[in-house]
Amino acid sequence: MAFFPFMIQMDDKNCLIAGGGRVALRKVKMMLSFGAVVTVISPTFCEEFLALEGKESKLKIIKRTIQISDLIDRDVVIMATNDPNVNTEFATVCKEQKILVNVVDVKEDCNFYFPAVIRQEDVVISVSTGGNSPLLASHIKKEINDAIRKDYGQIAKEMGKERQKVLMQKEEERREIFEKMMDRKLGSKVIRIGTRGSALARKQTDMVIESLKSTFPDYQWEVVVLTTKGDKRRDVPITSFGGKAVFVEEIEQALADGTIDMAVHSAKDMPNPCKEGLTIAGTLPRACIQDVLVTKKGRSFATEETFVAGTGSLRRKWQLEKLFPNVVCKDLRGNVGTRIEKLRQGQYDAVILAAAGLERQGLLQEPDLEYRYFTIDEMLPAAGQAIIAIETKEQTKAYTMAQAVSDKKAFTQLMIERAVLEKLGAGCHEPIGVLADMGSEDTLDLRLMTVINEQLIYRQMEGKKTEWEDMINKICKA
Ligand SMILES: C[C@@]1(CC(=O)O)c2cc3[nH]c(cc4nc(cc5[nH]c(cc(n2)[C@H]1CCC(=O)O)[C@@](C)(CC(=O)O)[C@@H]5CCC(=O)O)C(CC(=O)O)=C4CCC(=O)O)c(CCC(=O)O)c3CC(=O)O
Ligand SMILES: NC(=O)C1=CN([C@@H]2O[C@H](COP(=O)(O)OP(=O)(O)OC[C@H]3O[C@@H](n4cnc5c(N)ncnc54)[C@H](O)[C@@H]3O)[C@@H](O)[C@H]2O)C=CC1
Repeated sequence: MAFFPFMIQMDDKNCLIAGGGRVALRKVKMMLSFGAVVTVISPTFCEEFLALEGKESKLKIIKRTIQISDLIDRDVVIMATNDPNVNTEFATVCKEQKILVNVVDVKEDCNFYFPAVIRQEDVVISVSTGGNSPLLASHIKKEINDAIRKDYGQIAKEMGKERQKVLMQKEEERREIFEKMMDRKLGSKVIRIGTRGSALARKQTDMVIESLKSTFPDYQWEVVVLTTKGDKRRDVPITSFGGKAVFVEEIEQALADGTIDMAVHSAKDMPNPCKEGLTIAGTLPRACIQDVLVTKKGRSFATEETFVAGTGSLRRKWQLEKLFPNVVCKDLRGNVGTRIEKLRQGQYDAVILAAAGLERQGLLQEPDLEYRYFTIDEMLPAAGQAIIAIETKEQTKAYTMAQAVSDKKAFTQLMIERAVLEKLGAGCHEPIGVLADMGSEDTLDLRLMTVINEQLIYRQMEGKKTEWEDMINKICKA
C-alpha cells in the first residue's frame, strides 16, 4: 500500500530512537539534518554515533535499554534495535498513543516510512516504494538525482524571496508573474566554480573565468570557496597526513555531489588519477615553468657558509642539495604570501617557489627580495607545474565548456606528464620532476628526475610527439 508523502516540520518534533547501530545512525543523521531534536537510547553505540554526539547540539545519547516511560511526550519514535520483540512491543504502544512510529525491521509495524531523499536546500524529493523494496527506492533516488539540475535549491530560495511581493498583486495576475519569474530563473545560466580560498587559488579562478567569459558571454560565474583538510591543518607537513590529495578531496567531492560544476586547481597539486567520474576537462596556457630561489636582498651564498632553505617538496630538496652542498632544507608550508613572510621574518635564508605562482600574484618585483631563477637543467619542475587545470564531471555541460577554452599545448603536456607519474606508480610523496616540452615541429623532449637508491637520477629523451607512449615506457624503465 502506498504511503502519503506529507512534508512535515521537524524542528519542533521531539524524536526518540532506540538502537545504536548503523541503521539507527542513518535515520538520526537524516532527522538532525532537518532540524529535529533527537534522543537515542541504546546499551551500545557504534563509533560514529559517539563522534556525532559532540558535534550535534540537538542530539542526546543515553546508554541503556529503552523503557515504556521513555515514550512520554514523544512525537516520533523509531525502533531500530536488533531485537524484533522489543521493536514490535514498543510499536504497539506508540500506535495506541497515536505517536508516529517507524520500525526498521518490520514494515507492517510502521505507521510511517523513511523515504530515500534528495535535498537541495529547501527543495526535497522523496521516494518510497511502499515498503516493497528500499533498495529500489535508493536506486530511483540516484537516477533522479543524476538527471536533475543542481540549482533548484538556489532557484527556490530566490523565488521565495520575491513571492511575498507577488502575493500582493491581483490574484488573476499572479500566475503569469510567477511563470515569467520561474522561466527567467530556469533560463539563467549560472556555472559554479569551486576553488580553495588562498589568494593564489582565487587569482587562478579569476583567470579561468576571464577565459570562459569571452567564449560564453551570456553565462554567469559563481565562485564557491571551499576549505580543504590541507587548509585546516597548517601545522604539520602535508606528507604526514595524506600528501597533496588533502588540498583536493573536498573539492572533488563537491564536484561529484554537483554542488559545483567546475573546479580550478594548480595542476601539479592534483592527485592522479582524478576521483571516479571526474576528469581534467581543460587547461589554461602554461606559464613560466621555472622554480625560483627567493632571498632577502644582499644575502650571498658563499659555499662555505650553510644556509637554510624552506621547501615542503622533496623534488626541490633533492635538486637543491645537489646544487648547493652547503644548503640545509627545512619544511615549509602555507600559501605563497605566508612563505615569503616567513623568509622576511628570518625563519629561512631562502625559500623556493614556483615562478608561475609568484608572477600570478605580482610578487616578482618586491624591492627587498632577490630572485634567482633555476634553469630546467638545475631544477626540473613538477608534473603540471605552471598549468591551471579545470576539473569537471565527465560529459557535462561544464566539461564541454572547459574543453572549448582549453589550451591544446598545455593540455597535452599535462596529460603526458601525468602519464609519466602514473607509469611510475608515483603517489604524492616521491621526489619526481617531469617535463614534456614540445618544439614547434612534431618533436617531444621528455625529461625525468627521480631518486633511485638514494641517488638523484636525470633522464632525457627526444622523439616524435606521436610516439609519446613509447617514450614514456622507455624513460620510466631506463
Ligand atoms: C519500510 C521501511 C521502513 C523504514 O526503515 O523507514 C524499510 C524497511 C526495511 N528496510 C530493510 C532493508 C534495507 N533498507 C535499506 C535502505 C533504506 N531503507 C529505507 C527505508 C525503508 N526501509 C522503509 C521503506 C521505504 C520504501 O517505501 O521504499 C531508506 C529508503 C531510507 C532510510 O532508511 O533512510 C534507505 C535507503 C536510503 C537511501 O539510499 O537514500 C537497505 C539498503 C542499505 O542499507 O544500503 C536495506 C538492505 C537491502 C534490502 O533488504 O532491500 C528491511 C529488511 C531488514 C532485514 O534484513 O532484517 C526492512 C524491513 C522490512 O522490509 O520489513
Ligand atoms: N529499515 C532499514 O532501512 C533497515 C533495517 N535493517 C534492520 O535494522 C535492524 C538494526 O540494524 P543495525 O543498526 O545494523 O543493527 P545493530 O545490531 O548494529 O544495532 C542494534 C542496536 O540496538 C541496540 N539494542 C538492542 N536491544 C535494545 C533495547 N532493548 N533498547 C535499546 N537498544 C537496544 C543494540 O545495543 C545496538 O546498538 C536490524 O535488525 C535489521 O534487520 C537493516 C537494514 C536496513
